[in-house]
Amino acid sequence: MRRAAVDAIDAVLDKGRPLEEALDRLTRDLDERDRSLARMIAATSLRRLGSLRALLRGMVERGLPEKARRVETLLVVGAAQILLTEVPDHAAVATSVALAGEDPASAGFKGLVNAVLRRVAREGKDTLPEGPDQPGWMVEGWREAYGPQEGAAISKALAHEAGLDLTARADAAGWAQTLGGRLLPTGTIRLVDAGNVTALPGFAEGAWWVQDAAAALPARLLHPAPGMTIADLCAAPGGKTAQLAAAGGEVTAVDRSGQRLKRLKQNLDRLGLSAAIVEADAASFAGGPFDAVLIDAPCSATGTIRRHPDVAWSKRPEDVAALAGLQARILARGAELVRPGGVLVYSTCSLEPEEGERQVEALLAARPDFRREPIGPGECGIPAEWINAAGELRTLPTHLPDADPRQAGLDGFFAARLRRA
Ligand SMILES: C[S@@+](CC[C@H](N)C(=O)[O-])C[C@H]1O[C@@H](n2cnc3c(N)ncnc32)[C@H](O)[C@@H]1O
Repeated sequence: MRRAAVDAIDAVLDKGRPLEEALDRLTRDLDERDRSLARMIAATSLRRLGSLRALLRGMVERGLPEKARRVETLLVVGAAQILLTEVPDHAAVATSVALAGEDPASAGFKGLVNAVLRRVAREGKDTLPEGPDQPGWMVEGWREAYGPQEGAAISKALAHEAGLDLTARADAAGWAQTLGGRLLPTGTIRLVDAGNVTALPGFAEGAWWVQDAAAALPARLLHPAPGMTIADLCAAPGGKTAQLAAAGGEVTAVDRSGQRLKRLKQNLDRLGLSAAIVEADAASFAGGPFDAVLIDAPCSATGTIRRHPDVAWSKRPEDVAALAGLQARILARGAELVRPGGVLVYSTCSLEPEEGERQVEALLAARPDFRREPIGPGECGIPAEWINAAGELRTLPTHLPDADPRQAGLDGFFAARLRRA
């Protein structure tokens, strides 16, 4: 089970694979308990990777062996269990040492792994630095975009695991009560320690779906209404399609990935909702014109690191640049699909301005027939501090502060609403 956690981390770090995908493959033969333990260990290690690496590098004077990269992962996984989980120290040390012994390149470092992890256990939690837990280039980018203090606070907030956010089809207050959750000002239900999602009341009958509180906002900014024709251009797995369809919109859900569209269809079926589903490249999709177009563009997803700690380590600066090019193409096409007088919402779950604010500026410069329709404080329950000077939504993981970190924060999201003349 721990080998699966170590292999999954290496797949993220060496090959840029998403953690969930790597774990699905590596834990196929494990039972449910071991699978969730492997997931917990891998996610905890990645969430605090920056701090764990700094601690371990400080303990190995001669540096970690270049040829045996796995030794560092074995140390990280061992230290994460010792310092951040309830796993007994001796079990964490013993399994990392055993795993080192199984790999010819690391076998010679069994003694090192043993000595370092015993020291970690002896010296305890106070020696773990407080971040930064994401790569330097990423944290530097947030400092530049949001100021030094806020950038550092964002980095810190992203190192906490998020609670579970749900969007109810109807009667959010009633479902919040049934589920023992808290109703946020924007109508999202927030739960902590929720356990198995599929076992919660209301899941089977499709009364709600899992969706971060910030992710629930872009679709609502379109003010979907019965009979409105809406193109959801990057739709899968369908969280926003569900919102638009539940409001009575006639939704065309477009996505390039057939595999992900299968999940969208399953999700809509569970919720008893429907949409026209089209497998196509949004940058060249022909259809419409539509009353409204939603572009929830593919992005670096740096705003979701609380939920997907692998994102911090699987993305490179060049990925942001490549995604920005794709976003510009999809946005240009999406603008053409809006009928005169219609509305366009562009959103990303990224903290990088190149994927949000800069995209909208470029579109407005190229298309004088579009103008921003600013979001007003209080609209959809959105507080003023989540809205930037241009009237766009800019949520940050530092928003919704709370003494309990599991109750605090939002995914980092950007959304702009534009109206065609
Ligand atoms: C951020 S996710 C969308 C999440 C979705 N809106 C939701 O709320 O559940 C971005 C989606 O864009 C899709 N995608 C990436 N490139 C695309 C393209 N050129 N055309 C259409 N879809 C694309 C991906 O397959 C992915 O499903």
